[in-house]
Amino acid sequence: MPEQSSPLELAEGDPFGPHHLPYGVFSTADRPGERRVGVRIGGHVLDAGAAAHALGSPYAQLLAQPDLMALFAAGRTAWSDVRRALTAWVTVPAHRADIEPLLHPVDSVTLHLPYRVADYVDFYASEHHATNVGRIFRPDGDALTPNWKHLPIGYHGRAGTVVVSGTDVVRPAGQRKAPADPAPVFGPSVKLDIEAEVGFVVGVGSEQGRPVPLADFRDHVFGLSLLNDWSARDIQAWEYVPLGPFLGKSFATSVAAWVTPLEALDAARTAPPARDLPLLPYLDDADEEEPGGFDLRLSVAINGQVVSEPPFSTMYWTAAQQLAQMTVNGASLRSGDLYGSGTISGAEPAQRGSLLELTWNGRDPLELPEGKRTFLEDGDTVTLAAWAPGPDGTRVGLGEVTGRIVPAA
Ligand SMILES: O=C(O)/C=C/C(=O)CC(=O)CC(=O)O
Ligand SMILES: [Ca+2]
Ligand SMILES: [Mg+2]
Repeated sequence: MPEQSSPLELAEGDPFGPHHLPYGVFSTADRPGERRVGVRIGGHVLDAGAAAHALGSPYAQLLAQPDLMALFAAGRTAWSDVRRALTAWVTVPAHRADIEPLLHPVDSVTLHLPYRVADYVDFYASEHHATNVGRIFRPDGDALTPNWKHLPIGYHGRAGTVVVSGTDVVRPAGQRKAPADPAPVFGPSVKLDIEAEVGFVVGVGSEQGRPVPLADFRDHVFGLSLLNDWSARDIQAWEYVPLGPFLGKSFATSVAAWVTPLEALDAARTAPPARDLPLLPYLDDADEEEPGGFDLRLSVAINGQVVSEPPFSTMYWTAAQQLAQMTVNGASLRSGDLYGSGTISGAEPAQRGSLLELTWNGRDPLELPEGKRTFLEDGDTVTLAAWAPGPDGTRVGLGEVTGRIVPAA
């Protein structure tokens, strides 16, 4: 009889190999009400709490949980220790007999939002995106606002409407008024869009009154996942003056089910673009030990057709600068805070991270197999994917974030 191959023997180049080990929360059909912490390895999810128990690990307390909050709060040293233990559990042959029964095929489980989103903030950190949007929304002014290269611009979003990948998105309704219209009208958005982003998740909070310096980024941020900041451009364009995005973006934000720990992305760290203007000391990262950028290569697909490939390495502002900005006034962080990078657009047209830019506000429709697209139609499914260089020539494949548009309520 041929030997049964182990689910732990992965094909070379598997983006979910032992160099990655992202965290999520899952349930199984036989115990549907029971949420458990899972770690993705290849095409399987390891029940991490059960594995810790089976192996008599001191981390059972952190992992036998319904979400990632306990692990988040445990802090950076624990994050490294747990990761080291997990690496051993999925690679040391002596553990196989204990581990294999605790693996579930990823397609057989339900994945849940893996943490309680505390606050949600979204930034505006791509120079190419901000320039394009400025040209479209404010054709008579400068594309970039005077503050843009002095501070990472952001706004507070709605934490309670962050949903896990795979959740349907109901088309929002609201007011819209084009400049030439005599009066606003109410109805389902006719300019429903995506924004390809990366979301950073805070593990350890901070004390109110104490800003978090650039160098403390890794003490607070646990990891990242892909994020789609769904945006209704018609609602947004009418409502946003002078306080910024509100109902045009608060109806849903989708995040991937898998959180990639920062440590899995050490080989992807890269310098951000050269800074054009001197920065105030709290944002000046010229002398930071670690480069602030991440070499993540995204793709945006509509109904399976790739329409764009945004490069995260082109982001002007880094996640560490955004964290410093968010706290420089003394605002505190909490476990589970989520902040979006801002839409990722590269210099090339085929690298733009929104339909607003890809179609230039509907002027230049995309040609899809099912017909022309300006903005999203009911039934469309959008999927963001990404990979990054890992250690020793490997690839880290971020968990996808996907969502389907369903008709307005
Ligand atoms: O410049 C504007 O008026 C609007 C900008 C956006 O819609 C972008 C936004 O949400 C921030 C981002 O994702 O970069
Ligand atoms: Ca956004
Ligand atoms: Mg949103």
